[in-house]
This record gives sequence, structure tokens and C-alpha cells, in this order.
Amino acid sequence: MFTTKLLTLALVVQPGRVLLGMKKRGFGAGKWNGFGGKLQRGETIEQAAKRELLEESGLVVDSMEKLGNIKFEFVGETEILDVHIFRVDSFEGQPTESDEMRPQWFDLDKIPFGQMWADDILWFPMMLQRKKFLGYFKFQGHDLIVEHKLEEVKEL
Ligand SMILES: Nc1nc(NC2CC2)cc(N2CCN(C3COC3)CC2)n1
Repeated sequence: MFTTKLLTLALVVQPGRVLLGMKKRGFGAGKWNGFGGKLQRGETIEQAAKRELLEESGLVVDSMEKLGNIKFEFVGETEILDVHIFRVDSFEGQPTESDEMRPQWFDLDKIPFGQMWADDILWFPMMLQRKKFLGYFKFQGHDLIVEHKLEEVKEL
């Protein structure tokens, strides 16, 4: 019996660079990632993605597109992480450090995949090319992908 946890992930992309945050605590601490978290009661996934980006980076979304959905399973655990991935192309504000995240811009040819979740190197290129994608990853612990599927789709 699996339970599913809905999570958001927003990647802020400007020409030639992407904004990532160093996660300072909690799940994924010590890794660079986009900005996101859980839904609050009564929130749509889009509303949660915008709220989490604002809370974690200080940025207000002007335009955002849903590009991906990846489900993550961990061997021996019964909770599936259902991550909805958004690309933000325009925003207001300056990236600001929060309790959760320390933001930093990265040139697209210098994305620190070695300090990110192991799945990122596989789907980031699709996100950067604005391709829509569905994925499934099975992890053994936090570092080893034992199984995965990743496909481009016409619509999510
Ligand atoms: N890039 C990336 N990869 C992941 N891989 C799976 C872990 C193996 C998960 C993931 N997120 C799930 C966790 N979420 C935290 C913020 O609140 C919870 C951020 C997005 N983000």
C-alpha cells in the first residue's frame, strides 16, 4: 500500500543561467535544487509552487509553465514523492537567502549536478529545452537510482 505526497519544484531560468538554492536543512539538505515544498490545504499545485518560490527565494512569479511530473519511490519505503516541476521565465524581486535556501545563479554549462539529486542530470536538459516530460525513479537510499523511466509527452 503506497501513499503519495504532492510536492512542487520551481526552476527559475534566464538566458544562459538558472537559479538554484543550496538546501540548508531538512530533506535534501546540502544539495542544490530548485525551490519548492508541500501543498497547504485548499491550494492548487500552481499556487503552492508560487508560494514556495516566494518563501524560499523572495521572488514573485510573473510567468510560469508546468513542464514535468516525476514520481519517486525509495526501496523499502511506502511513500511515493509526486513532484510537479515548473519553469519560471519571468519574476519580480531579487534572490534572497531564506531559512531553507541559499540562492545562487549558475551558468547553464556549470550546473553543479554532482551536488544535486542524481535524477536532475537526466531531466534538466528537457526542462531547459521546454520539453514536457513524465518520469518515474526508484532510489536505493538517497544516491543510487536502481530503475527509472523518463519520456517526453505532448501534454501533462
Ligand atoms: N530535483 C529533485 N530531485 C528529487 N529526487 C528524489 C529525492 C530522490 C526530489 C526533488 N524534490 C523532492 C523534495 N523537495 C523538497 C523541498 O520540499 C521537499 C524538492 C523537490 N527534487
